[in-house]
Amino acid sequence: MNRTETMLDVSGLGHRYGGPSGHQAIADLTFQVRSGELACIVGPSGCGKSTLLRSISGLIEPTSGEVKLKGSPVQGVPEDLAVVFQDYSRSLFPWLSVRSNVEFPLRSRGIGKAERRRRADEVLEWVGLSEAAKKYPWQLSGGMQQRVSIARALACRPALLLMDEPFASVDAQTRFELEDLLLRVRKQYDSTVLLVTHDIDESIYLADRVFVLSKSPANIVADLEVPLGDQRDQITTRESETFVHLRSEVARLLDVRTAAAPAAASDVDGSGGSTAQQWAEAERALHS
Ligand SMILES: Nc1ncnc2c1ncn2[C@@H]1O[C@H](COP(=O)(O)OP(=O)(O)OP(=O)(O)O)[C@@H](O)[C@H]1O
Repeated sequence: MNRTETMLDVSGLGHRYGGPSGHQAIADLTFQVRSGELACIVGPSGCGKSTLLRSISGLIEPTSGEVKLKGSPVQGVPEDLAVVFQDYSRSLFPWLSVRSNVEFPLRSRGIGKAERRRRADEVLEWVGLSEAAKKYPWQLSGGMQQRVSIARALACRPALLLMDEPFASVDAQTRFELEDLLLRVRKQYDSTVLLVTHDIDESIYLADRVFVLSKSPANIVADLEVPLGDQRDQITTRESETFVHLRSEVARLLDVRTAAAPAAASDVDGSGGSTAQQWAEAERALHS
């Protein structure tokens, strides 16, 4: 894969719900994601993150601007794009086995039975669910169900994998496991991933690049490279100087742009004030 190639090109993207006098959810968003890159989008609640992903995936038509995938304009849902949503319980079919759930989108892509089975078994092995292939989603834990959703998306070998708060509905321990799983499988499949999250730490832990959004109507207030390398682990990476520095930087950006916190207001020397205080304010703004 050519890592300098642009996989996703978002240019001047805007979306207004409900016609010309309706609600402007996102405005004039411009950014690119390169092939093989894992980019995270972090922004305050209600700023338009899901609207952005829906526009990129062709589920809704933007009211301004353009999205290109591999150089071609997105019109309708592209075949080589897959989406993983937060709510795994609503995205898996309860009447189909785990393996059939994974095979399901491959049918509509005209892939034959033997290849469907081969791909399903391969991705289920990668997400550690070979033993659960014949079970039904409702027989699995939440974390396991989300692994099935990830496996189903990967089985399509998408040019771009979009993930909308994929780990927000599982407990903290499972979240860490799923984050590490994502890092492993994206390396295995050399996937290009755009992931939306509320969680500043998660965005830095996972990403090659973090886009920080403003409050609604969202636009990009920062595009940060994450120089943490390929070998990351939940303890030492999160303790590293680079990680801690980036976390403060993102928190500060969200604080200044969204929370109008006292620390930011008195930040006359540009030092950012108390990091702990800003961190808390930014977290509050994100989850409010
Ligand atoms: N179908 C819709 N019709 C009208 N307004 C909508 C619709 N969907 C979302 N909105 C509004 O657009 C804005 C952005 O919503 P969106 O769901 O994209 O934000 P978000 O950043 O993903 O939110 P959250 O962080 O809470 O998941 C919000 O003000 C929301 O109320």
